[in-house]
Amino acid sequence: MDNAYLRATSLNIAFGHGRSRVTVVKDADFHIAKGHSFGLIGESGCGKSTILRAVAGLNPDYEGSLTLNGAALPHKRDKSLYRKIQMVFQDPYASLHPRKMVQNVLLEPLEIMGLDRRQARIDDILAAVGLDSSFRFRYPHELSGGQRQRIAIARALVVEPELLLLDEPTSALDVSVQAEILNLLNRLRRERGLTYLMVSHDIAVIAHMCDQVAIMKDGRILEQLTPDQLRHGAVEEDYTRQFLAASAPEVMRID
Ligand SMILES: Nc1ncnc2c1ncn2[C@@H]1O[C@H](COP(=O)(O)OP(=O)(O)OP(=O)(O)O)[C@@H](O)[C@H]1O
Repeated sequence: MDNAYLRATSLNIAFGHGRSRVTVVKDADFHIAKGHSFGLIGESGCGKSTILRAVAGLNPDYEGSLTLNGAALPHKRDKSLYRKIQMVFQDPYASLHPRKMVQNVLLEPLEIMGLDRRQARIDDILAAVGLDSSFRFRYPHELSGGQRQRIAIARALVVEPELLLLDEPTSALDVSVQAEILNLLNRLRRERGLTYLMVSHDIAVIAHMCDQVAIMKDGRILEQLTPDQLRHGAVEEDYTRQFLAASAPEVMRID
């Protein structure tokens, strides 16, 4: 019996055709237990977001297998899978439609999924992300960056998914609000038993959020570490040591 909630096996993802075809994710293997949080970290362009997009169903063109609760995830997704797997993007300014009131931002996924008790669900999810129900009547330009990201998180969670994909969820935010949003995400995971797959180039963020971290280089997962191993520089690969030392010497105790 596979105790993984999400499992990627020999995941390969390429773009382009013929001679211009480039493989950007190479033989990636990882799994996440239910309720756990898994981070992908590495330099820009190493393939982190490409993995996330394949899991989200936004990039059906992959080889290898992805399974959810032991069942293969089909390359073409149906509605029930979009309900189970939701994504929060990096930039809440770009991901919220400027002319859509918060109420309608949150109503849309409920309508698409055909869920009942819509007003109650909207009030509940606003409260869960720390906003009172008057926010239903605001437009994105009337919100701060942190409030927008709270709405983006509410939009993802209003359909009660099991797996949340987080693509640099705080890197577009002021440092002062980053920690608030990360703490909110940690609390929501605990309270709702959510499973997270998260991408970040920020080691401090990943160490704060994840139970297990995969270091990527040129499309490959080089090694997987716990946050403690990360903090203490207990790594196997020279590349990881260099990456950690260059990225966050103040967070990691690397000699
Ligand atoms: N749709 C696409 N078509 C062609 N190439 C793509 C496509 N999407 C991504 N790539 C390429 O795949 C590689 C990996 O990109 P990806 O966005 O996954 O990297 P990343 O590690 O998430 O980087 P970043 O931290 O900058 O977001 C890059 O070289 C990128 O140019």
